[in-house]
Amino acid sequence: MKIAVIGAGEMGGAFATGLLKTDLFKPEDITVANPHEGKLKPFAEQGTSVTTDNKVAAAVADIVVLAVKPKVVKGVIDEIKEELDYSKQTIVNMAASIKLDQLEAWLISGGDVPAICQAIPNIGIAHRQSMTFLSPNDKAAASPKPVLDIFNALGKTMVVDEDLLGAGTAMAGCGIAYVLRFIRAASEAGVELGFKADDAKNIILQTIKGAGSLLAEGCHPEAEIDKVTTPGGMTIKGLNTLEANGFTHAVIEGFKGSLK
Ligand SMILES: NC(=O)C1=CN([C@@H]2O[C@H](COP(=O)(O)OP(=O)(O)OC[C@H]3O[C@@H](n4cnc5c(N)ncnc54)[C@H](OP(=O)(O)O)[C@@H]3O)[C@@H](O)[C@H]2O)C=CC1
Ligand SMILES: O=C(O)[C@@H]1CCC=N1
Repeated sequence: MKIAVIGAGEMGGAFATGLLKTDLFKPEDITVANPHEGKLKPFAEQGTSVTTDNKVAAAVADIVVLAVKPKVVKGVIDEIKEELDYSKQTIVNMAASIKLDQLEAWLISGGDVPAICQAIPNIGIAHRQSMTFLSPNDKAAASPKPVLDIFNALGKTMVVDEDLLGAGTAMAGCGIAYVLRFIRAASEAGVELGFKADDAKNIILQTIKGAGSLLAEGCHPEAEIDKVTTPGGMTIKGLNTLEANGFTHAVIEGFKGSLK
């Protein structure tokens, strides 16, 4: 099995980096394509095939992953379409906000469309810790295993109706940035409270790991919060100060804001 990643930017690069950490593909069976060679160098150094020619990348792969900006997707499809073999190739689109109908309309050839799967990961994919949402078209849904195997090896995967893909993008694709902003803000608080910046970040990171491990065991967040809030103690004062400053409202509006 061979895979091509078209676009070696933040997401395509993170995806290729994650792939190289799995045993699903030999490095030489991964082709990374990008117009500027500088972004290809680190992948070439790890033994992947690299090219500045999208057609070369698309022609050799069983799975062709589009990791370019949404406005570039049509141009890339126009460029590679002639090279594709719809009887055996699957197209994976990572560009947010582009519908399956639109992709099928751009890709249709002689009345035939390929297997297409929408895939919205987050940048945790570089460390095989993505939360990825998948929405296949009918043809891809008929044989989903190859795409599922890839994303399951790169974190957790949820197959959703396309209607929910935008919400999934907000929750995890964008959400990882919101979590990182929380960590940054909490670290700044730690500095004000007297810790060095790096120590403050590591304290919060370990605290988040602890919270995550409680939830992974099936605990409910609010039940765990109740265990921390000593009556008349420090935690409830901090929580109430957060809420007086609009914490829950800001979080909810922030996640919803991605879709505005
Ligand atoms: N960043 C993220 O966390 C996520 C991004 N996505 C989606 O992934 C897609 C890419 O985003 P992101 O990686 O952040 O963007 P970047 O701008 O970082 O990456 C886009 C890459 O595409 C390359 N490129 C531009 N034109 C072409 C072309 N004609 N053929 C091949 N490659 C080309 C660019 O090359 P160069 O810069 O060298 O010109 C660049 O390396 C977007 O559509 C986004 O919606 C989805 C989920 C999460
Ligand atoms: O900001 C964006 O539009 C992309 C999609 C999800 C994460 N980054």
